[in-house]
Amino acid sequence: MEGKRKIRIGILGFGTVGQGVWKHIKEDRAALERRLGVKLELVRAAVSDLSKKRGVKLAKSKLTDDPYAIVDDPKIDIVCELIGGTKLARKLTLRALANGKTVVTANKALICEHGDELFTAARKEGVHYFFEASVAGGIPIIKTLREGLVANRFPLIYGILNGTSNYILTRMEREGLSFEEIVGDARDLGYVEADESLDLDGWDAAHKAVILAYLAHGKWVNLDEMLVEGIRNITARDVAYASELGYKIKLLAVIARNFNDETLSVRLHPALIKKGEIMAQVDMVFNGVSLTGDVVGTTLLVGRGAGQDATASAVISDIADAVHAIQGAPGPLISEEDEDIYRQLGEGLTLAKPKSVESAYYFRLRVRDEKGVLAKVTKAFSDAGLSVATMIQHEEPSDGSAVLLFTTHVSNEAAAAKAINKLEQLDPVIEAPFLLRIFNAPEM
Ligand SMILES: NC(=O)C1=CN([C@@H]2O[C@H](COP(=O)(O)OP(=O)(O)OC[C@H]3O[C@@H](n4cnc5c(N)ncnc54)[C@H](O)[C@@H]3O)[C@@H](O)[C@H]2O)C=CC1
Ligand SMILES: N[C@@H](CC=O)C(=O)O
Ligand code: NA
Repeated sequence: MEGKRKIRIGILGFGTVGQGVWKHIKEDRAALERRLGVKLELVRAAVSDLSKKRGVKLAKSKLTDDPYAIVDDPKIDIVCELIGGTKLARKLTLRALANGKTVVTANKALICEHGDELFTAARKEGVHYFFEASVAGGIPIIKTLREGLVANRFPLIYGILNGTSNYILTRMEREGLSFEEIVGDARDLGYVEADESLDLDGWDAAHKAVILAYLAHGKWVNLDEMLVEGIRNITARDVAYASELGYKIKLLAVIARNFNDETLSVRLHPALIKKGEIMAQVDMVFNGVSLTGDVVGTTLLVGRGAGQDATASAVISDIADAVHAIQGAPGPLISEEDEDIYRQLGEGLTLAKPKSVESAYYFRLRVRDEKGVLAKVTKAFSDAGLSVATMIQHEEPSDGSAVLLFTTHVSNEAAAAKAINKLEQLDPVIEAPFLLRIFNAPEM
């Protein structure tokens, strides 16, 4: 290693991911240095509380509670932003880029909200901004999309992009528990965001869908133009009912482009998916992304979507790319700085209105088990323009009510909303009607 260049790394935020990156670079340093042809120095990590006990032991001199001591340190080459959030993280990232540093991040919320500004800043400063860990944790999805599948245009990308939700849904299915009973375990395993609503209400996976949509289609989609629903309202009984109908419930991101009318639909919601589909077998903290390209056909990637080690793997892969870039190698084949390429991908593309999005549906209703109720309910469906495919009734002898489960043929969001509106006005319906979409995966 004599005479090899030294690359100095600073870490902002020393929580689950920050400590994982530190630990694995320390443990695997010799192999990494051999592969990259440089020496790696972990300079320091910025923390918010110097006195806090941590799983990873390091000298006091390696910690600072001033993150600017890292982004302004002229000796540091690579800054890993692992603080999370969008305010301070944005400021520190802009400052690090302005100081000529290469920045690596796992922060999907930041890229979703400020990606355009941050990519422009990296372009202006002539440096790179890497973000592999921001989508699907340890799965190399960003590299796959930008490099491995560069020959393709993508009519459909869909998948499971939130480890926490998938872990919860899997345990609900296997153990019949509610999400409240499981979320604490997900937190202990390091999967859950500091703000858990990002995971439970779908926003985290929506951030990731927005990033994939940009990389595949060159268009930044605003969250308020998207259908975003999390797993909070799903009960263990819905999971069991879905199973009875031959489905599993998964929180799915769907990015669909129609190349005929040039519309793009980006949405995030729980969906019933046939048990036999490979995506339905993606359980626990695993994520899965299915990419249908016009040249390659369908490619499916599965791997750990959250947790310390899987996420550290993605961050270290970006650090490796950053080392190459610092040494003068060109960046990714299509990098975040290639503004023209992304602009061209998105030219003439408009967003599909959420109401026009098509799907089949699952409805759960609780009704008073009385004469004529079925006729009223089926009339409400047909008045809304929905055609019923299957119906199952579960009696509740304790209170004389019944749970009715319906699946419908393919319709659209406008009709489904109309049906909910009509159903909740029916006198025998005694609980807010509940709907889930059914996702029919295309043949591979
Ligand atoms: N945990 C996971 O499985 C994954 C996390 N991510 C992302 O990685 C980032 C970090 O996540 P985690 O490590 O899980 O979060 P975390 O909450 O465990 O760690 C963040 C750390 O940053 C520290 N911090 C906050 N403000 C600070 C400041 N002003 N100065 C210094 N330190 C400060 C916090 O004290 C905390 O220790 C987030 O953007 C998250 O979305 C991405 C993929 C997976
Ligand atoms: N909270 C996120 C962490 C990884 O992005 C998740 O559960 O997927
Ligand atoms: Na990834």
